[in-house]
Amino acid sequence: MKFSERLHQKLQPIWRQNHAHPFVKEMGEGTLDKEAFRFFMVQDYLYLIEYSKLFALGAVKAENVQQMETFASLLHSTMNEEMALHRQYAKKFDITHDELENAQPSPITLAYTRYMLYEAQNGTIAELVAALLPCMWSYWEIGKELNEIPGAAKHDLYGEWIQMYSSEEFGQLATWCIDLLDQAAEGKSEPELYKLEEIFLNTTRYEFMFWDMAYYQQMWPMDQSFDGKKR
Ligand SMILES: Cc1ncc(C[n+]2csc(CCO)c2C)c(N)n1
Repeated sequence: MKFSERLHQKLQPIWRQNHAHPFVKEMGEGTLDKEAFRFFMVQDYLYLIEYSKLFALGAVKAENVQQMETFASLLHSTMNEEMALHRQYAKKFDITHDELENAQPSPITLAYTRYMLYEAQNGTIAELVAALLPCMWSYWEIGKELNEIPGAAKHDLYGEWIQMYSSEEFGQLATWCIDLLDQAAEGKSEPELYKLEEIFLNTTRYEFMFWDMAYYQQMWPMDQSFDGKKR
């Protein structure tokens, strides 16, 4: 069994929770609160700035020119296509250029991006790919699942999101990263594979927390006036 299949199978219970999150479900049904999506878009814009750096680090750690080229094109497509979608959504949701550029990361955005960057900077190429893969792979699966809901991809607000992440082009990028992880895992010892599994598990968990953060629009709790209620 390929290493990626082992991960995918083992983490199914958490993986399914991502698909079942109300943010994802309501996006598919077209009922998601606009404010939650707006919050998500701003945080995701910040997320993508940091995430793009993983591709740049991938190009640095690449083991051959072909890998280097693919990381460079992933960096290009994230900054120019995926972030273009965010800028387009920003217009739709009246998010000004200033708001986007001056936005502050929520605790989860900060924790998730810094965790990935730590692993990418300090780890092997296999560890870097293990950190970035749940992001690409889970969005592709979620995109495809939502695209099967009749009318979802045509929805006035959430349709473009579904179209982008379910696209064939996007699937090819995710597949390339899955194959790279499998190649990098070949011949590794069990303790080394366990380390990769742990990183993959953590970023899968962070994916869930990112949906949750957006759904409940969570910033630092102490920034709101303290009301004495138990949280
Ligand atoms: C929290 C969060 N997780 C995953 C993605 C999806 N994503 C981010 S970069 C990239 C690679 C191709 O551009 C993909 C698929 C996201 N946007 N936000």
